[in-house]
Amino acid sequence: MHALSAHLKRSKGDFSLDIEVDFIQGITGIFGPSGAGKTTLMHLLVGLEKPDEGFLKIEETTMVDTFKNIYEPARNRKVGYVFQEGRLFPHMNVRKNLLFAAKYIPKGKQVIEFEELVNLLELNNLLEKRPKQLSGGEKQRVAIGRALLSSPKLLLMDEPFSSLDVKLRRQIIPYLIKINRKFNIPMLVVSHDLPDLLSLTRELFLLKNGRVLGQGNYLDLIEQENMLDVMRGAGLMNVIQFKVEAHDKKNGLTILSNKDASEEISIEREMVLDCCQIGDEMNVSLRPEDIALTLEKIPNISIRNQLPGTILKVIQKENRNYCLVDVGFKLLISITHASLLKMELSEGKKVWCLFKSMALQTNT
Ligand SMILES: Nc1ncnc2c1ncn2[C@@H]1O[C@H](COP(=O)(O)OP(=O)(O)OP(=O)(O)O)[C@@H](O)[C@H]1O
Repeated sequence: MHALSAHLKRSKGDFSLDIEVDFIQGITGIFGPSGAGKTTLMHLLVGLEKPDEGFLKIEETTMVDTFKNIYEPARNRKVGYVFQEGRLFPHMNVRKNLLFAAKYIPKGKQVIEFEELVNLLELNNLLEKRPKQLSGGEKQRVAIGRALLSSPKLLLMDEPFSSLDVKLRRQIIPYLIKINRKFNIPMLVVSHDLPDLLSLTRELFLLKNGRVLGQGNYLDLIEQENMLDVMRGAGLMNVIQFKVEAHDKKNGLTILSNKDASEEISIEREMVLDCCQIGDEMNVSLRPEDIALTLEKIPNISIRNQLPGTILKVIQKENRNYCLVDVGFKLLISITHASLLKMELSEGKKVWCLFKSMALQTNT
């Protein structure tokens, strides 16, 4: 069953949006430059703006069809929406804000328990406070909690991490993944921050000028130059899922594995000390600039991680060049034009990808 299927058109001044969206489940990121139409799309889906033309179905129920004169208002759509700026009711305390949407859900139909949510989002000490007494990040956590407590069929989030600090992002991102898996609530998440978005999902819609430029897995999208251009300004990043295999206490390392990679990867233990036990899955970021390419494995070097791979694609962009290398999973590597020429790098060539343990950042 499709969580969402829509084809919507809307013009505002010089801007026109014409977007087809279709997705079944999971978490999908919406990424695009400022003015691409991300917020407009969210507003059309949730019912805050009306399309000039088009249709919208949520779980096969038609919510909008301009040809049949159907227009269900926001309250009938069962779409949870987390606004960019939170938008809590100022006259209610946090507890009442959280429970506001939940009170319309019949007893026993509540998907997420109040107590569980409050604990996970660390809202215990905030329950009696009014929104004006909260920081931006606290407001956003309450807004996420409130949207989830309305037991939505679909959850939309517009820049949900923009005012959260790194610690809270690391806490909330795995929680959203857990909610998505446990309760099967499909999520559409708008974010300017590509590494954050990629920690949550690798499935993206790329928007530009009110149109869908591409849809699919991040690593497939960056192979296409026009899409790489859109994403480049936001900080390209490798986000890789690993399993914690062992803690090598003697050497202060944690050993990670990726089921598709040929080699195990070691990571400095200090960085993962609190969050990971053996068997845990974790997302790790690695900047394309922090990976070096060589033509042979190098013994006696302090760089601990050396993965053999094959160049899938060489992408040349003005003064920046990238190689996409298959090491079992795909790695994007930034390289100078001089090295590209000197090493005669081209598609199909065998290389080694080198990166220090310290270059790996744990996201979740
Ligand atoms: N009321 C309006 N009248 C005319 N144009 C508008 C109106 N509201 C928005 N726009 C234009 O519509 C376009 C899309 O805006 P939208 O807010 O959807 O973009 P966005 O991708 O969410 O941008 P950002 O990342 O900056 O939030 C922009 O070019 C904006 O200037």
